[in-house]
Amino acid sequence: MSSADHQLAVGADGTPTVAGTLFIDGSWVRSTGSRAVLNPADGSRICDVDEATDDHVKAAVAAARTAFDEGVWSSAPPSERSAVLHRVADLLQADRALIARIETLDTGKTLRESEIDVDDVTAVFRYYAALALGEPGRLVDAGDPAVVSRVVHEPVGVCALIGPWNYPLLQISWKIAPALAAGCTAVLKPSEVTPLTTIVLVGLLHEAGVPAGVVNLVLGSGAVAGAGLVSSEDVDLVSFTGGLETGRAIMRSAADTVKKVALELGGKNPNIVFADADLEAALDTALTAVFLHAGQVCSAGTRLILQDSIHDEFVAAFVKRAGRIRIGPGLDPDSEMPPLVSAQHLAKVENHVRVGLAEGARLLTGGSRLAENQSGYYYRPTVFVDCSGDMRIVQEETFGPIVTVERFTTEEEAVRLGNDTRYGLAGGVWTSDRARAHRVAGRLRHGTVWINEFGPYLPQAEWGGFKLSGTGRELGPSGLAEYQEAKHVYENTAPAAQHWFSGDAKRIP
Ligand SMILES: NC(=O)c1ccc[n+]([C@@H]2O[C@H](COP(=O)([O-])OP(=O)(O)OC[C@H]3O[C@@H](n4cnc5c(N)ncnc54)[C@H](O)[C@@H]3O)[C@@H](O)[C@H]2O)c1
Ligand SMILES: C[N+](C)(C)CC=O
Repeated sequence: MSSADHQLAVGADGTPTVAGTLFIDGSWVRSTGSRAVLNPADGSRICDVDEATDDHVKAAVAAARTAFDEGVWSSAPPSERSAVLHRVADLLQADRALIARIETLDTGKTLRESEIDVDDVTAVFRYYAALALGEPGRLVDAGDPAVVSRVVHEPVGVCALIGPWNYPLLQISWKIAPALAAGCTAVLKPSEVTPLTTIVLVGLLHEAGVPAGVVNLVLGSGAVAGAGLVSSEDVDLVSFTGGLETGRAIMRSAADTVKKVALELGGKNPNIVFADADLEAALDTALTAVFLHAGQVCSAGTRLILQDSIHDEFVAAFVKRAGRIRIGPGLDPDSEMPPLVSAQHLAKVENHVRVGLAEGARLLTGGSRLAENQSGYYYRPTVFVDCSGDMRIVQEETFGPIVTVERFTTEEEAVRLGNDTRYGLAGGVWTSDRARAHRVAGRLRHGTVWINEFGPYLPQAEWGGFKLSGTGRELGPSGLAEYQEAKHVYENTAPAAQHWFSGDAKRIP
């Protein structure tokens, strides 16, 4: 790696070695407690990382609070903050191969996906490096020539940034890059299941010149490390990516201290295919939409919604190709679909498939582990047909390689099915009729709608959910605004007594 400060290095045999892994007030800190990090490809132990106690959480928040209150980062010139973010992007690219390898060891995802994540994150740091240069504020016409009225944006303060296990580096970067651009300080809390690339990232931030106390890292369970951040009076904002139930608990807890809360939660995303679409492209993309990263993607196209006239032919081809997907370890270049992240998650997916069968959905392929005596957590691409909106398998997020197929006749019906979910994260519509594509896109209640595509996201375009998929937005200008407070500065350049309370008052207009 490019810095001796990094706490994580990969030895000649490819195994990461770890020193102290909590980062508080500019120093790596050890804990007496630790947690084993497992490789989803074979269940083996990769390494142990430190587990934060309540005291570590308090110390990390205190460091972030002091750094913010002393202005060590927020009062640095915007050009300096921008340069640091560009340096982070440079360091990410310098260590691209190693970081991608660590992400794959930790999450199981294919190396190609991990490399794409590092590139995305690099672009996000560069995007916010540009936005960090800031704007002078907005002048407001107060209707009085003596008044100078200006709205400026200031950093929110201390941010708790809590991430999930499926895109650990990417999701935490979508938070810390704009938080730093805005001038905030932060405590990072990655998932206890996949903490490794966040440790690396914190090392890079330090190396790039982020001052002590500005970025802190705690590791451990949601119950201790996560909940301690959310309830802290010294934290001004929580940005969370993860499951719906955790998001609800965070919102409830944050209410006590009236923090700002941003939630990026789950999805149950429709992928609607009309008969006039480019069916080869639609089919190929529908496979990626749901089976990429074994379906462990918030925006996975898990609900395939097909027009009647193409249903049977499309399903037959889809099933054939799903059955041919090569399942294997993420580090194997031949693997197209990786394992699930953990034994616990595999059990959850298996249970959901049992629910689908009990509800009467018809299983056409998959529905089982790759092998009964497997050491990793592999599950076959699984296709259910004869599905309807009253089934749990259609409504609840499985977060695995499971697709349900529904059918429609009219455009009206397609829109109704596309919106028949408590979630509202993402959806796709396939048709060669552009007018129809935009009509349907306009009516879908989802934060992202893809037309003749499924999956892309861009640093400069907002990402987030309607309905139970969350509150707030990441990426784009709104992703920066999450970490800012608007302040109105009203200056009277010709002050004069108003005598509001005097008998001979000159009244305020
Ligand atoms: N909308 C998006 O952009 C997006 C992106 C990725 C993942 N997700 C969602 O994330 C979920 C999968 O991630 P997961 O299983 O890691 O989610 P999770 O809710 O189990 O955990 C997420 C994080 O929250 C922490 N946590 C748990 N309980 C907590 C508490 N009481 N207080 C504070 N923190 C707590 C965990 O330790 C972890 O760091 C899926 O639902 C997926 O759709 C959404
Ligand atoms: C936001 N995204 C699509 C990168 C990851 C969702 O799990």
